[in-house]
Formats: sequence, structure tokens, C-alpha cells
Amino acid sequence: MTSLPEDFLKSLSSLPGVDVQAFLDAHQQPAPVSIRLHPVKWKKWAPGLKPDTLLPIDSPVPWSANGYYLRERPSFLFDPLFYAGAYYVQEASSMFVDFVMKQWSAQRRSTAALLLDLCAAPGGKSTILLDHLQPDDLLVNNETVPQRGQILQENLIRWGYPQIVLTQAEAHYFQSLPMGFDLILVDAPCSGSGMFRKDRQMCRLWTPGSVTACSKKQQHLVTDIWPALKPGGWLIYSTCSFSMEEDEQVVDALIAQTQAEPLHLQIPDSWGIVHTFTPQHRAPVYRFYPDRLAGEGFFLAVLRKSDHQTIQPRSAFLKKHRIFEFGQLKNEWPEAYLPKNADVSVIQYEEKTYLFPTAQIPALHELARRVPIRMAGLCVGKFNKEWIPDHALSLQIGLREDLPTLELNREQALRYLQKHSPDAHPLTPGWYLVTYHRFPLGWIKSIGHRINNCYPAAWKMNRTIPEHFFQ
Ligand SMILES: C[S@@+](CC[C@H](N)C(=O)[O-])C[C@H]1O[C@@H](n2cnc3c(N)ncnc32)[C@H](O)[C@@H]1O
Repeated sequence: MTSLPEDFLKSLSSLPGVDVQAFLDAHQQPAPVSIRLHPVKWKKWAPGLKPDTLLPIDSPVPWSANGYYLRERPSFLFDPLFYAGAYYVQEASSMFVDFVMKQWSAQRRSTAALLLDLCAAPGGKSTILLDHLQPDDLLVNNETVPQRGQILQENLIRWGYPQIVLTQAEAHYFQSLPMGFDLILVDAPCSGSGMFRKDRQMCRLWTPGSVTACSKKQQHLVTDIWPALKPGGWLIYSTCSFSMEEDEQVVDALIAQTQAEPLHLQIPDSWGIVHTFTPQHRAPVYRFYPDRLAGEGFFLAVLRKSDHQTIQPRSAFLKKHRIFEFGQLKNEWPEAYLPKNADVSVIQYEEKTYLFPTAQIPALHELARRVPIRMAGLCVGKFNKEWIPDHALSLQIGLREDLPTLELNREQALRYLQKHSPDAHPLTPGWYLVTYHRFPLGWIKSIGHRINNCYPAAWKMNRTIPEHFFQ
């Protein structure tokens, strides 16, 4: 039995569109399990393979092109496909961002769009935004908590798109950028009531005080980031809280301060999403209740900056040297691994070489003087007489399909992820891609009599693999 916090129960009947008894009943049911498949990797590496031959797929998530409910919860941590970035384990309601991105893509005007995920870790919604990018677009993924930034980095490397920058900055840092963002997602830190069913810990942590504190922080986040939005740009605001203080009231406060234009989304009634309005400005907003649909608690609103508003970059102390130093564009292209592609350029920092969208190099120059950057682009490796491939290159969506490969079964793949060297017949010296059901997992290097496992030590799977995985 999940018992919900008493103060939360008192506020329950005042929530828009809630059916209190059905809501409480739903909290005694298990949360559905869902994943989002990688749209590029399945087509590229396993074009003839049906995902349901490898995963217990049940039915599609109605509002997401690649989202599926599963019949049961597999041991994701012991599934090599998870490490290959073949899918992302994601709660179904939050996949609604996929639907919103489809609407944004249909009306976008910029050819090289700049997007910001302000509160990005662990990266679930960043992977949704990435699935909607054109080759010349760039997604800036921001996270202020360093340890969470590390997880974000790993998840984005696994997803394999080069159009990324990872930053670690408070929202106001972005106000001095001259170019502005075409789309900003603020998936705000919140009191987490929407996760009560999925994560019982949230019931213990929730207090009325946490709602008030989160509401204050959320209002700061949206008002601080609003100036960085281009005229005509969209701001998607979302939380996994049911409390109006964190949802409707934040939207109303932003509209009062900025004349933001709320956007209406056309959604079928059959999806079970509650379409309601904010009390003050009557802005359309979308609520997800676990008794009305197969998903957890979620709230979302979309606000547009009017075309008449201008972007006035706040003056900032610009660093004479870039905060983030990256080198000149390199001529060396890792042709042995990636077909040459004019959409992507090769930049260098800290001895390593990264792929980065060519059209966004000027934006990277601007960012680098204002915002602390953790990573820009996807690492391909080091050029030292020959290419020494980086782990991130093996997970890249653009990787060549004709590379020397060693295909592993599940037991061998799990042992590879634990950094054991594969037992294989002697291989001709050189680099090999290690695959599982053809999905790349990483590199090995044969030096003739021995095979070196090049999976990153920091990513090593340390858990003991239960015996039944090997039967
Ligand atoms: C709800 S989570 C984001 C989940 C993420 N969008 C996803 O889909 O995987 C909110 C994140 O905001 C981060 N955060 C907290 N304070 C922040 C701030 N001032 N600016 C940006 N992010 C912040 C938290 O550390 C947390 O990782």
C-alpha cells in the first residue's frame, strides 16, 4: 500500500480535473514500465529486427513515436542493448515532450536552430529533443549539479548525436548570448508528487514547505531564462508535481511578467490527458493523472515569445579568452570510421578531437566566452599518426557500417561491459567494434596474441551478474 503524505491528501481535491477516489486507487497499482527506442540506431544496425524479439514490448505510448509500454520490467542493468543506447528507460507521461516537439518542428523557421534543455540531467528529455534535430541544429544541455552532469554526459554519449554541448551554469548566464534560443525546455526541479507511485521515497521527502520552495525556484528559473528566448521561440515548461503552486501559478507568474503567449495543443480526448486552464490568465495547460492514462503525474505548458518582442542580450563581463578553450578546426577526418560529412566539423580540445555541427561553430564561440562548458560535440578520439578511436565514437549514429567487428552473445557482452577481454580466436592486429545483435557496444584492440578491452574504466559494470543470465 502506498500511503500518500497527509498534507498532500488535504490538497488533493483542489487539483484541476482530479477524480480523488480514482487517483487514490491508481496509487495502489504498480507503475507501468516504458521505454523509448532510438529511432536511428534500430534502423541502422538492426533494420530487419523487430524490437519485440529482444524486449517484452506490449503496446505503443499514444503520444510518442518511439515509446512503448513493456509487459514486465526486464533487468535493464543486465541488458547490453541498454548500454548500446538502443533505448532509453523513460516514464510514459514525460514522453509527451515528443508530441510537443513534433508540433514545434512543423512550424520551425530557422534552418540552424539552437535549443536549450535548462535542467537536463539525467537526460531523458534531452534524448527526445535530439531525436527532432536537423543536422545543422544544436542542443545545449545544462545541469548545475556536477554529479548529475556526469550521468547526463554518459546518457548523451550513448544516444550518439554530435549536435550537443554540455554546460553547467545558472539560467542568467544565458541572458548575455547575442543569438537567443529557438526552443527552451525547463523541466524544473520539483517536489516530485507525480512520482509518488513509482518512487515511494518521494512520499517521505514531500512536505508543503518543499512545494513552496520549489515554486519560488521554478519562478526564478523561467523568468531568468525567458530573455534568452528568440522572438517566435517556444518555452516548454514541465514538472512531475501535481501542485498548482509549481504548475499553473508558475505559468501565470511568467505571463504576468513577460506577456508570454500560451499555446494550445490539439490532443485527442482518448489519450486521457486533462486539458485545463491557469486561474489568472486562462492559459491552456496539460495535466497527467495516473488514473486517467498509463503514466505517472506530469504537467506541461508551452509558451511562445511574441514576434514583436526583441532579444536584448544583457551585458556581461566577457572573458577575453574563452572559458572553454577549443582549437582550430582540424583537417584530419577519421575517414576510416566515419564517412566524410560537410554538416559536421572536427574541433579539438584537451588533446582529443570532437565532431561538432559546422553551422553551429559561431554559436560555440559565443557560448565559450560566457558559459562554463563541460563538453562540446562527440569525441571521435585522438589523432596520433593513426586514429585512436574514443568510446563515444563507437556509439555515434554516423559510424561506418563496414568496420571490422566482433559480434558477442549476451554472456560475452556482459563480460565485455565488466572489462573482461573477450575469448576470441586470434584476430589480425587492429581495432574492432564489439557488437551485440549488431548494436555497437565499444572497442577492442587486437595486438595479435592478446585482445585489449577498451571499454572505459569509468563506465565499467561493477555489479555481479546473476547466474540465471548465463543459462
Ligand atoms: C526534473 S529534473 C530534470 C530531468 C530531465 N529533464 C530528464 O528528463 O531526464 C531537474 C534537474 O534540474 C537540476 N537543477 C537544479 N537546480 C537547477 C538550476 N538552478 N538550473 C538548472 N538545473 C537545475 C536538478 O539537478 C535536476 O537534475
